[in-house]
Amino acid sequence: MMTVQTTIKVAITGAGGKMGQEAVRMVTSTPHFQLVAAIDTKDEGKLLSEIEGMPNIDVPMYSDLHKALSEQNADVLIDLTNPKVGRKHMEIAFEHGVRPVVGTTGFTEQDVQELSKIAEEKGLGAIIAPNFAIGAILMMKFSQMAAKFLPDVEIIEMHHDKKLDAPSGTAVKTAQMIAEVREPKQQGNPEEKEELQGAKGADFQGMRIHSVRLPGLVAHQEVIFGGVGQTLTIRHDSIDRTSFMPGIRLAVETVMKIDLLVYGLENIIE
Ligand SMILES: NC(=O)C1=CN([C@@H]2O[C@H](COP(=O)(O)OP(=O)(O)OC[C@H]3O[C@@H](n4cnc5c(N)ncnc54)[C@H](OP(=O)(O)O)[C@@H]3O)[C@@H](O)[C@H]2O)C=CC1
Ligand SMILES: O=C(O)C1=N[C@H](C(=O)O)C[C@H](O)C1
Repeated sequence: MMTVQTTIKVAITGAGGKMGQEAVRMVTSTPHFQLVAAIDTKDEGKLLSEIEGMPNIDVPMYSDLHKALSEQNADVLIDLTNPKVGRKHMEIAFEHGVRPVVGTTGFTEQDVQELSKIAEEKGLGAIIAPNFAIGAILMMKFSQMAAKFLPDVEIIEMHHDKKLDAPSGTAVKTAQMIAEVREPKQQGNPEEKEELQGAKGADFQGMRIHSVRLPGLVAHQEVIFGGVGQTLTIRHDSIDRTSFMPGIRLAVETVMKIDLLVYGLENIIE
């Protein structure tokens, strides 16, 4: 028997940004998704068909998320904006009974806890994933495996120079996943003095995180483990933002079937 897939109506915040434009292309080229609203700081009142580089469809652009969700009947909100507004957008989505799928980074553990509570109270699915690329998820999972045996580890994340948050959401998530299995320990020589402030990077439970920002980069991370007489390096490179789209598509499909907040794509791919 043939199964008929129900259409999922999607709104996107940050639709005019680097990730948002890619997400608009992904949503509009997925047969069982329908883009109903695009929200950004620019192009209020225009149709996507009137904006250069956007698909030739008559979907309205909004700058006010409340207005967009009141006027258009969305099932899911994909948020790809910035750390200052991402949380507010989730709260607005919940108010309208819309399920958020959030790639925006910079959420604190407290944000995730508080938003989980709202999702639970409302009985609405929600997904926050600091990285939607399957290769990055594998990098994090492999790093978690390695940390059981090699607890001395440093993370070097490298991104384009327009990024607004450091360290990256992926680096923080990697450190959190490693911390779940690693014996807490302070690494390096306790006598070492930082002669130039910041030289040793950020400290996450004794693990160091270094953020590199350069033009030409997209999104890259190395997790380096050190043991007696050996090192192990696990590296992932997103060389194009299309790498994140299959993960976002899966999250949009999954969020319709759950009634709680899931933090991390690794929790829905298996
Ligand atoms: N989870 C993942 O796999 C990935 C996550 N990211 C994250 O996604 C986010 C977006 O990244 P990227 O596309 O590179 O960033 P961009 O700066 O290119 O895009 C962000 C867009 O959001 C818009 N925006 C800002 N405030 C609002 C608002 N209040 N309402 C609607 N739109 C708004 C911006 O407009 P304006 O320019 O006017 O501010 C901009 O167009 C970042 O947090 C990044 O870390 C990125 C890649 C992958
Ligand atoms: O800003 C980006 O570009 C990216 N942000 C995410 C992060 O902070 O980890 C995901 C990916 O690394 C790209």
